[in-house]
Amino acid sequence: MSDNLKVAVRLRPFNEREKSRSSRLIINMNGGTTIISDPDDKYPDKKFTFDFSYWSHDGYRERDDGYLEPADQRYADQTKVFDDLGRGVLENAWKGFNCSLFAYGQTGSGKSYSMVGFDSNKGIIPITCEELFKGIAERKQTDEDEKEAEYQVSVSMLEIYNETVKDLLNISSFKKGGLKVREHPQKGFYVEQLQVSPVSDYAAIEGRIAEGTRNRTLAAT
Ligand SMILES: Nc1ncnc2c1ncn2[C@@H]1O[C@H](COP(=O)(O)OP(=O)(O)OP(=O)(O)O)[C@@H](O)[C@H]1O
Repeated sequence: MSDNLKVAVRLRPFNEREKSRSSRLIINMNGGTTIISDPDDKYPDKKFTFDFSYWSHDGYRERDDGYLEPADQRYADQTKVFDDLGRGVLENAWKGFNCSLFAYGQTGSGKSYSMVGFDSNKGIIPITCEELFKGIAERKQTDEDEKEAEYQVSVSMLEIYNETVKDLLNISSFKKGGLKVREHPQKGFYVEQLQVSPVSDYAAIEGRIAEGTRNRTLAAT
């Protein structure tokens, strides 16, 4: 497993369309390996190994006593995904590295579910933000050198869709055909005129994510 780059796949449950068509599950997972079977059983299985293969196809089931337990022992919930992927990103950020985490997949494959989550079922981004502010508070309390340190946290939120970059925190950017991606000799790639909003706690980040998510609906229209 590389320290610099980690790649994971996550298998989501069937959606209503797949259920209504009695779709057959052709994915299996074993450790970090994802196994794809030929639905016509003509070709041998194909195996792909990643740093993590997350089985989230079956959710939780309710026991007789009302306790929710994973329907499959392999079931990977949001906390497991954060512990494996988000925590390392945050630790590296504390060490001063530039870090990036991105989700890739076709529409409806579960990118938002894993990255943002829904309500109290928090994905990697909200958990990381919470941990970030907890980390700042802890460092200010425990480390003598850090007591006087100043921390600045800011948020930007953008969408790249059909090769157009839209600033989700600035709807006026939608009209101009998107923002420009430039390269700075020292800082690397950046998005010109992207809004950078300072935030002082997790609630402020949540507010900005909610605003960006609402604007995203506008961006789609
Ligand atoms: N790991 C998971 N466990 C349970 N449900 C999931 C999981 N991943 C995705 N889903 C469900 O699948 C549906 C599609 O997921 P989601 O909206 O995250 O997809 P997406 O890739 O972000 O789609 P789009 O590109 O269209 O925005 C949602 O109803 C979501 O709740």
